Amino acid sequence: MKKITIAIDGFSSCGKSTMAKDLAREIGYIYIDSGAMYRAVTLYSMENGIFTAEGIDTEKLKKQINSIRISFQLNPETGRPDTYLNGINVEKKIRTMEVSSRVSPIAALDFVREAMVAQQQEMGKAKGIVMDGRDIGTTVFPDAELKIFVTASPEIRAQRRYDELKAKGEEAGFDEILENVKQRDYIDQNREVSPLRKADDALLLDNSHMTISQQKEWLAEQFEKVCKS
Ligand SMILES: Nc1ncnc2c1ncn2[C@@H]1O[C@H](COP(=O)(O)OP(=O)(O)OP(=O)(O)O)[C@@H](O)[C@H]1O
Ligand SMILES: Nc1ccn([C@@H]2O[C@H](COP(=O)(O)O)[C@@H](O)[C@H]2O)c(=O)n1
Repeated sequence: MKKITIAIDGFSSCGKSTMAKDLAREIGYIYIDSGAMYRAVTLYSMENGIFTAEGIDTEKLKKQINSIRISFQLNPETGRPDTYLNGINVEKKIRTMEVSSRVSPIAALDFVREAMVAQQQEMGKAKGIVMDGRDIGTTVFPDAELKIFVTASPEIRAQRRYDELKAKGEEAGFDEILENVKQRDYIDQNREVSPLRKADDALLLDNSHMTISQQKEWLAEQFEKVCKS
């Protein structure tokens, strides 16, 4: 069967990667979490003195951006890809609240987006890919055959993230998470370059009251429809 490109965009913590990973595994496609790439650049910036008392040292980051290597490798224990930054597994480190609270300003920088989008387009050039993020259907793969835009209320999204962090034994308050979710949505929707928005030809999914298996089933149906058309 001919392989297609699947773009899943939407607000933070609404379940994009959960849906995307499951679908990719079932249909034998590559899965790329584009948010992990922006998180990895943020971690790099935190570890290399790019966040200063005056703010982000953009000139320093600009000089170094092309030497930041991000890759993914399947973790046999979880069955899911882990993120590597310059050869080091940073999957755990990039999911902390510290990174979450700093990632959106880094992702708003034009040269950072340019570098990440180029890498993402390279990863998807043979099709057979499911990529999730904020600008996949609008900028990275505007010709994707299947585009989904996911949303859910901020409170529900914050609760999902809170439950996830708690299960991992990480301490973060619900209010702090809710504030972070709202702040990232605001920055992502209002930045100049590739702001978060639904592509005109994307299907809208509000999964506020759906279970993980219901949304998985819904996505599989959309995939089947596109493949049959
Ligand atoms: N329909 C659902 N009902 C309940 N929990 C869900 C649902 N979908 C996803 N989750 C849970 O919500 C949390 C966030 O999901 P996920 O990481 O897939 O979101 P995301 O949109 O990719 O987030 P981000 O953009 O911030 O990376 C996870 O713990 C996931 O298990
Ligand atoms: N295509 C994308 C993906 C992500 N971002 C930014 O990265 C942040 C973290 O992404 P998560 O998917 O892990 O939440 C997100 O808040 C965006 O600021 C992006 O700009 N474009």
